[in-house]
Amino acid sequence: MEAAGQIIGGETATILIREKTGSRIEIGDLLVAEDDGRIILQVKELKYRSQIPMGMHELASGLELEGQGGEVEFLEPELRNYIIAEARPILHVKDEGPVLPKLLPGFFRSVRRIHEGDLEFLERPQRPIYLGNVRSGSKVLETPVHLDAESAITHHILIPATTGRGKSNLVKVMLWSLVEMDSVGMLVLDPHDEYYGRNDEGLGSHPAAGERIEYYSPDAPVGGNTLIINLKSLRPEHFDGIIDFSGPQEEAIRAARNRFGDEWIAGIVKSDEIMNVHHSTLRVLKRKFDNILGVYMEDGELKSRGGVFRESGGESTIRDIIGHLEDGKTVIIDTSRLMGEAEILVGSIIAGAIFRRYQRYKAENRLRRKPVIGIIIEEAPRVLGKEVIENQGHNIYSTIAREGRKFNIGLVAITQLVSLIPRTILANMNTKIILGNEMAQERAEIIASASQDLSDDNRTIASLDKGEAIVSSIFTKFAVPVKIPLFEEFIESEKKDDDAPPLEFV
Ligand SMILES: Nc1ncnc2c1ncn2[C@@H]1O[C@H](COP(=O)(O)OP(=O)(O)OP(=O)(O)O)[C@@H](O)[C@H]1O
Repeated sequence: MEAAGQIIGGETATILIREKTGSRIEIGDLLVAEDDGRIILQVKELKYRSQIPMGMHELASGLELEGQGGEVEFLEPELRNYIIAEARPILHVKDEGPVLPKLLPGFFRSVRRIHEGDLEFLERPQRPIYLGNVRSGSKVLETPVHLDAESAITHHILIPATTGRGKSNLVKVMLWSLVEMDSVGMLVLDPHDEYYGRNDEGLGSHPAAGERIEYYSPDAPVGGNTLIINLKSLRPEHFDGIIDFSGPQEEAIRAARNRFGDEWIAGIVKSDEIMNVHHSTLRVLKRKFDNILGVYMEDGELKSRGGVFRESGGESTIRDIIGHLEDGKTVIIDTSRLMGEAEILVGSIIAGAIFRRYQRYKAENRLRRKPVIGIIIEEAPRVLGKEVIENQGHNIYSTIAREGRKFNIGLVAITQLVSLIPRTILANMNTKIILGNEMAQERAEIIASASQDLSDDNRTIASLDKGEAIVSSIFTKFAVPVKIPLFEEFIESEKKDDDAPPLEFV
């Protein structure tokens, strides 16, 4: 095996690399030094030099003077162009398995590029979520990267990424593995109606979609479920931490609840007055329900803008969705036509119901037989943001982030702005799939809350290209660089080879 370079010193590992056409080293490249097992190094910095530095010149000159110049290898002409790379040991692979590295490779050890077999310890877990293949710089290995679905989901997953770096693509690739797993139920709130793929390739193309995916949309295609939620399914506590009601408004809601029971929202929207409720409070509540739920009065009738929240129909929607999740299915809800708050509310009703149910199962010792539940939430600071939690108190999502693990419920939270989420919640998100991010402050937050030391990966994260990611997780021994496949190409290759990846990248 041809050596790529040689350790020449440094606090990290300074490597001298001969620059030859076709053998370029780049930041992020994975290298291996054989030393008491294999030490896997990752290139963090490159310093290109076109000449041998003075020290070596002097040494070489000195040796020449002594008459030994002919034996000094680094005087060869092709060695004039070389690169010094700073690399960091990221893993030490011993016979017993991989451990965190506690030593640097010895001086003058040769270093080679990583090859497939070097990472064979990255086992395929029992319930694998496929993320992509290991990446060395921008080169892609055939070694696949998986997370164990149940552990990763119940310990929460965070996907920090700025727009256009491939987060929707990643979520689709992840869900593809999850669709078939009946030990995992996934709730996907889809504000852009992009996951099912009603118009292009999406999860609807999965061979098991018919039995394992339930797609809800206000205008569902044939075979889909129409998203109608009966107003009677909504309880005041569903609004907790999501909509800010004033003291008098809360009292008015209590009064309406006493008077109309389950039909409290319809009662408020339809009534001209309610005992003990001030006119102006009633008016503001009506306006809020119109803004959030799209329900209003016209010609003496309660109308529904968008048709999702209605007075009649949709009585069993929430119950059905919970049932699907408990069957380990993937439920995709097209919330593209709901106001932001209404989308969160729909998720909150479902998440709250499943959370209470799973609490009961745990108390009855039946939880182990139930599938794990994952909830995918986009723009997570809407519900997990510091400001939201401080001003409006905890909501069901922040409760799940803190306590969900006990009840086998986890979040897959997607955000452009990690800095808006409290550190305590970030610390609970034990897997982070970090995509490219050009905002320095956001990178600092991501690095501060990662499961591995990424302190010198700042520039690497800034320069991650579309579909390139770093997986930092308590379930991986090191922060694994991965290339997520393009979904369309991925499902093509899945169709060709039903068994599993590896994929071919171009
Ligand atoms: N893994 C990948 N490999 C190659 N190209 C990719 C990959 N993922 C995404 N892309 C490209 O980047 C584009 C944007 O991807 P995607 O929509 O997933 O990004 P996003 O982060 O969700 O963006 P937005 O925030 O706008 O929704 C895609 O149209 C695709 O062409």
